[in-house]
Amino acid sequence: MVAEKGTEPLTLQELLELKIDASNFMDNVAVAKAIKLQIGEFKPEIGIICGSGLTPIGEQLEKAIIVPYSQIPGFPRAEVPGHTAALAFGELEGKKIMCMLGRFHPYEYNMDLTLCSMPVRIMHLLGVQTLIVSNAAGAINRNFEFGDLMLIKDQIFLPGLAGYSPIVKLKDPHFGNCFVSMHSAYDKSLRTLAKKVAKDIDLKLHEGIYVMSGGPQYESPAEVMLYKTVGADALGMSTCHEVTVARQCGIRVVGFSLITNIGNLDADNAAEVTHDEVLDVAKFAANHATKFVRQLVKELDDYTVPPLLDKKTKERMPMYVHEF
Ligand SMILES: O=P(O)(O)O[C@H]1O[C@H](CO)[C@@H](O)[C@H]1O
Ligand code: HPA
Repeated sequence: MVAEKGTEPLTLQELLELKIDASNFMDNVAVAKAIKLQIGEFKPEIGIICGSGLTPIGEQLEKAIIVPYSQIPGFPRAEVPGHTAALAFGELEGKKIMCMLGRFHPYEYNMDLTLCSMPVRIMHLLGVQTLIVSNAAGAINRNFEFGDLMLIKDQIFLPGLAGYSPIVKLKDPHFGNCFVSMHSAYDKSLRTLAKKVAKDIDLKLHEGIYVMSGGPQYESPAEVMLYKTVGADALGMSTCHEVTVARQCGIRVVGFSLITNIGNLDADNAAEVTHDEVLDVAKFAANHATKFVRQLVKELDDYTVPPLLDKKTKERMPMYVHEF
């Protein structure tokens, strides 16, 4: 638990020395505070999470302030190739953006989903109202081809179904209701807008269901068949925990998958997927993903997240929380 020394706010150096517990609300506030010390008055309204190989989406921000994860207390380093360990704050089409240039996959951090979804809570504390989430994924749907984009309509959160939820340890009401509704998790009006934007820029955009497995091993053909049978269209090892937390905070979400490989359904076929292949396809397709996100950001309407806490509860909170 973070303590302020008397009435003096902690310095960035002091904040960096804290041992952060991602399931503690005040520790999340301390993390947000450390970021604020580095971005000044910048107040992001839209959050973007870049999937594997998709950091070019964040690299187009103007007047960017880069905050490396090494300068954020409690943030791990995001070491999977194709991810950069930094947050980028800047403008895109006149909107204020906070972009994760590298995400935390549960398989990297001992399936600690609370830790892996902390950046979304920090987005919330810093004022993000809308989240655009992206990932690289394997196709299950046979109509999908390498480099296609799939708008996410709904998700199957396999670790979540198995008891690995990012909100299981969180008892503090400041995080929001733990019984989060996952109906319309991927906002219908934003999906309608995304489809319109794709049409306007002449981009092929499928719509379908994303399934998250724990990884890091890729799926066997029988497992791909299992996912197909339950109605999934694309598969990966991320996103669902982030979206669950975004919904808990009241952030509205739009998400898409970049199809980097075709899931193998045939055990007699030796076609294998590698992370290098995933990155190669992401590299050649990042251009149209970037264009799509830019246009989507341009056309996003204003949105206000409903307050998690009523005014009275907020008044009882420590002074330095009020700015969040
Ligand atoms: O979901 P993103 O971060 O795009 O990464 C995807 O790419 C990796 C596998 O190649 C996995 O981590 C999978 O989830
Ligand atoms: N499976 C899991 N995750 C992935 C894949 C896949 O085929 N492709 C990109 N990320």
